[in-house]
Amino acid sequence: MAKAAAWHASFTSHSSPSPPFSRNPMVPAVFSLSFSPTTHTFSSAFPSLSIKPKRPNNSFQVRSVAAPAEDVAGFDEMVSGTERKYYMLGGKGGVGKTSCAASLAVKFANNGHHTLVVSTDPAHSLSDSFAQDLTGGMLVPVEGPDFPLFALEINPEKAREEFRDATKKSGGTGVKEFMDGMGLGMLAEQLGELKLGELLDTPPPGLDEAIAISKVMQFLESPQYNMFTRIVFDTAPTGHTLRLLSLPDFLDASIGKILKLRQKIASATSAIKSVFGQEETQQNAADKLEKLRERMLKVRDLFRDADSTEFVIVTIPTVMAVSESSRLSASLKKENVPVKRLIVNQILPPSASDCKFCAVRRKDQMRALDVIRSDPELLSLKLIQSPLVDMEIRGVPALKFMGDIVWK
Ligand SMILES: Nc1ncnc2c1ncn2[C@@H]1O[C@H](COP(=O)(O)OP(=O)(O)OP(=O)(O)O)[C@@H](O)[C@H]1O
Repeated sequence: MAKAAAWHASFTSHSSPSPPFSRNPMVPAVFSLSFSPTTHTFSSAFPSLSIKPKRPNNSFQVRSVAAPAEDVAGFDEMVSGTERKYYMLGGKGGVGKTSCAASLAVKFANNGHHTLVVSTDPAHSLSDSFAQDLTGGMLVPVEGPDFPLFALEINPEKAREEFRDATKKSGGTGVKEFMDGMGLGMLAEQLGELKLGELLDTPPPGLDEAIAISKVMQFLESPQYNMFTRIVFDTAPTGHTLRLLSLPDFLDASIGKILKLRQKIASATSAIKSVFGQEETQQNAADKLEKLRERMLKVRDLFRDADSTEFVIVTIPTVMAVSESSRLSASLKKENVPVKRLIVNQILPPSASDCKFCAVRRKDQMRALDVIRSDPELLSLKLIQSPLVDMEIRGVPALKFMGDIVWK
């Protein structure tokens, strides 16, 4: 049985006209906060929650958190060292991946790391989570943390278009048409077999993510971004992530085939191509494709490097979500992706026993936690329990509040 997590919180908001936390209508009240319009200070109906303003601008401070040993995430280990580390957070849809990823990024930044938080979920919610506009596919500074924190929402469709352009010119449909025109039908058929054009027209789930992650690598390769020591990925829901893990290999093979085939046909067509003045364009495209291939290989290696990368599974305390997390953990292990931690988010606190509905729900959640503790795929993972709070986790102060509870 998990012990109670008790916390004392203080929050002030001078910049936002409305409270940054709104009550989630889908969940029963666990503890209540009242809002004073004159001071913009939340105060709790619970005597154990002491509210006091700390900083003039948005601030949410957790003063003390008593937590059971298994709740400790091992943040000291996560934060130590100046070498670059990657954390990928993933799990079922809606369990709190973005909130956990964003809160981890804020905590890293507040602990002195240049941090980048990246969303590779085609349905981005980083902007919503930080309550700041972080769109645009470029690195955007996040306002609020003590140390530089940047966010990047990769536009998957745009990234795929760039990829498509490169492959089209160098071996996809473009070359196929060109070869057809040259009367080299057989080679054209071989190119057709690669089905790359088709692949990009109806991309399998996960492809966008693979390309998005390779795009991140492109950013990180450039010298102006080598100051980042912590990179946190908010990944797409489980299914996509699982398929994504095998994609770099698949794409590497496809790109490799195209490049080989291109080499083969290069001599046969170079004379004709030079007549049409296409030699240079083709070479540039081939170079671009080769770069993409190298990046894919890096992504594949990155997923499996236990020294620099960790996949953190996020789940909620329901048997269905736990079963899915178990499958995710098994697949990650099969792919040799390092997994050490499991966050169980949205746990009702013991005080929920005041309400009959909540008490029954909490009992059910405790059963799900027991399932985790006896699941062969999950029992070896560090179990991090995160309470369901009576407010939406939105904005840096709220993310700091959550981070201080989860990442200890
Ligand atoms: N511990 C918590 N207590 C209360 N609300 C929470 C908690 N964790 C997450 N939420 C809320 O649940 C909602 C979904 O969270 P979030 O966007 O982080 O989930 P997600 O797994 O990233 O979702 P998606 O799969 O749709 O991207 C948000 O409104 C968030 O504020």
